[in-house]
Amino acid sequence: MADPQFSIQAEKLSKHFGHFTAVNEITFNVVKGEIFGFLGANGAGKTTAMRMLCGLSKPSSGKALIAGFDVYKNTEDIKRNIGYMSQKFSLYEDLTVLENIRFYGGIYGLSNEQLKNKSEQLITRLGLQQEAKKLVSSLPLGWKQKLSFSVAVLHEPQIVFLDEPTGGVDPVTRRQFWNLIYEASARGITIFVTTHYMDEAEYCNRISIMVDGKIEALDTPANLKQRFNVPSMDDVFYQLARGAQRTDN
Ligand SMILES: Nc1ncnc2c1ncn2[C@@H]1O[C@H](COP(=O)(O)OP(=O)(O)OP(=O)(O)O)[C@@H](O)[C@H]1O
Repeated sequence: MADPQFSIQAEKLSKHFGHFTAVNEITFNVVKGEIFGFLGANGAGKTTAMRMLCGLSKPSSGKALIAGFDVYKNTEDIKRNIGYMSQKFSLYEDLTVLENIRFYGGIYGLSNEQLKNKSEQLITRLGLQQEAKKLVSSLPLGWKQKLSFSVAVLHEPQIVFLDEPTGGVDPVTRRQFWNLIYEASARGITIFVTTHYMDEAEYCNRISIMVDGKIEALDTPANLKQRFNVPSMDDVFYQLARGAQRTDN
């Protein structure tokens, strides 16, 4: 089943909690280096799906290969080959910028030599020379997010999973964050990103839209707008999500 052109292959992947089906037979492939947007209203099942893809939660049924590794059997291999960033799980606020980079680099298995080089490069690239020895808690949110993303790709993983990475910042700061995403994608890293911001959906190569646990649409932003005959992704999303039954949105 493993196809080398894809970094994610999911087939009829489902997750049940008791009698409730949070993720309902989702099937999709993500091409290596692609920026893949994973959209859906609150409660659609995005986080549950992403946790299965990261090897953090066992599926109830279906198949998935992440960087060629099986989500049932090879969860440790998956964890070594991915990066992960979410609003909830992020940097240590009580460590400095440099300490955070070294800490995560160490977890990802970088050598001391690599750690030294990588942290210098990263600090220079982000323009954080003045802040390197300051506590992360003192940085503005937008900088924390950029640093957090850079740390998640420090070990050059095959795929990086981003769970609402830019929540709470303005469009200009989001745009700067997306420049980092483009750079990572150009280096061949696959980007799997959930977002509620439709301007960000426009930046993705392809997006899928989940409604009540199912993928209801999957295509490029341009094709989706054409198919629904609407001018913006906002309208596409509204057309699909307005029929959602789940009430926690
Ligand atoms: N451990 C659990 N036990 C029972 N139900 C759960 C559990 N985790 C999630 N759910 C339910 O599954 C559904 C999907 O939740 P999930 O968090 O995956 O949605 P989401 O699309 O990520 O939403 P949001 O955008 O709000 O994060 C929700 O109805 C949620 O209440």
